[in-house]
Amino acid sequence: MYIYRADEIHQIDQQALEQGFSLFSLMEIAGRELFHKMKPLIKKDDRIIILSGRGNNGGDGIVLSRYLRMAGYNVSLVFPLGRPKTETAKQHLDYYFMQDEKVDEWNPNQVYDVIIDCLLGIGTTLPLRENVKQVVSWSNEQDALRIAVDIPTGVQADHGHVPDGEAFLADYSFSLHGVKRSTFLLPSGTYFGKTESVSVGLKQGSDLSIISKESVRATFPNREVTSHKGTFGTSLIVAGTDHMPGSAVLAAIGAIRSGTGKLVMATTDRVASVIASTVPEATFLLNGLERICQGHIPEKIVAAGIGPGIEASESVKKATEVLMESGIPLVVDAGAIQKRNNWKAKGPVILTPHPGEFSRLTGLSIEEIQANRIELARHYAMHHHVTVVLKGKYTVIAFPDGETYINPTGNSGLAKGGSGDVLTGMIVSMLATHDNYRDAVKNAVYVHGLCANIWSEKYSETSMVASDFHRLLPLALQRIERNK
Ligand SMILES: NC(=O)C1=CN([C@@H]2O[C@H](COP(=O)(O)OP(=O)(O)OC[C@H]3O[C@@H](n4cnc5c(N)ncnc54)[C@H](OP(=O)(O)O)[C@@H]3O)[C@@H](O)[C@H]2O)[C@@H](O)CC1
Ligand SMILES: Nc1ncnc2c1ncn2[C@@H]1O[C@H](COP(=O)(O)OP(=O)(O)O)[C@@H](O)[C@H]1O
Ligand SMILES: [K+]
Repeated sequence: MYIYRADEIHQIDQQALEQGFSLFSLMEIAGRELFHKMKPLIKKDDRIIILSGRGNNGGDGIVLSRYLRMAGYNVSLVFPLGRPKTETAKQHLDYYFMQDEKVDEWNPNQVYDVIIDCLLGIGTTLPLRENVKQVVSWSNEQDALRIAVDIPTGVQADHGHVPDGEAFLADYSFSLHGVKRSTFLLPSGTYFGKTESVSVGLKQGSDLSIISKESVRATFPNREVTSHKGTFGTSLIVAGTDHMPGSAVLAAIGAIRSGTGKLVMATTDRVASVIASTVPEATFLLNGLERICQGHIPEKIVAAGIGPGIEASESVKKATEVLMESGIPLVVDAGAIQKRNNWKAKGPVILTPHPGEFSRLTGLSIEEIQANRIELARHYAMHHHVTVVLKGKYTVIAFPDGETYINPTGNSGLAKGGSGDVLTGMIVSMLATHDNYRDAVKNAVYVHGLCANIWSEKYSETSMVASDFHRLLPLALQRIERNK
């Protein structure tokens, strides 16, 4: 599924117009499709209000009102900001009257069961004017089902910023042509409720999309009957210090359960003995960090990771450089994520910052990052020729050429120390088993979140811990591989 910017939608509309498709027809299709999408959510005797603005978002509301009224729903169409200004919305209002439909006066003292927000769409500039703010805050105070058309009023299409938190708090949003970026940004994303896209019959395509289960299935490697441990490569992970052995254990769990043929953990003696008790399949490069700094990389390594459970230091920086020089695809996480002028490497470098670490890398505040994380991750990836996995709800994966994906899986069960360590292990392991590093990164992030979704089918998200991945990964991977 594609994700759009406002300017892409304008271009698509313009192109349709040039090819003979009128805006009047597009708005007609939009209103009719919205009607079909909303039907399962509303009842004939619900008191429904459609709040229509003066632009084309308001125009969608006019068409929607006509379809609902024709089908016998109890609908009031109101224009709390004044009558339509755009040509297309005006034409639809004329047509509406020709069908003998009526509009109502805006009266905030009336009570409604369903409020449909067609005040502002992708033409929004922020902050909201006072008259809009009043209608939005009235809407949010009502005990009613709230449905937004295209985007909730008070958020913009491309940015996550919501000045003073004043936006329509939707239970459902129906986005025309496709979902917009702000659905996946913060705090805007918290105003959308359950979001679905509504096709208006125009061609789809964008450089930003959501990872789909089908694409993960299609790119997941087959395990041939004749395969042996060498087929699936040897992975190396530099992780763990005596006071943070758990991170290394969790990275090892993520790696060993994600398909790598062999796993070498570069760590300390003490951490090695802790890992061995949970992941007996692992082998070790003892005094790992020091040995890698000296250029000692074990033979046959096809994928590597560095960072879980180690703190930033000169030797971590040095070891990261040695690995970048080796040409082996490298995941750089946690303590190894340090600000640097360049990430020049002979192979792919995948950085996996959470917003705090990305803030350290870029000097931007976490708030700024969350409101614009898609564009910022993409910019960093393109500028530094690296892959950025910017973690959190709706993890962003940006590749060096600008191709960008949003991950739809995962839940708050992952909001626990250690789940990022597991992810690092999983990415390294999948780099070892996949031919294409991009597929490996996307698939690992998707499956990581899927594990949390599977957990929450039976158990509370509160109780999930990172070591549960040991038993969740077999279930998640079965769902991916089942149809192979
Ligand atoms: N292909 C598709 O997807 C299709 C999309 N379609 C629909 O078109 C919508 C885009 O329509 P649009 O361009 O007319 O803009 P829209 O969002 O209605 O806003 C403009 C109005 O808002 C006002 N306004 C702005 N900011 C404000 C503020 N802070 N505070 C107060 N007022 C503010 C602005 O006022 P002005 O500044 O001009 O005085 C103007 O009146 C899109 O979201 C979708 O619903 C379909 O109809 C067809 C197919
Ligand atoms: N609310 C959430 N929804 C989806 N994924 C989440 C959520 N909270 C955390 N995650 C995921 O959990 C992982 C946490 O990683 P990180 O913050 O590095 O943890 P740690 O360093 O403690 O291992 C990331 O993959 C992140 O995307
Ligand atoms: K709206």
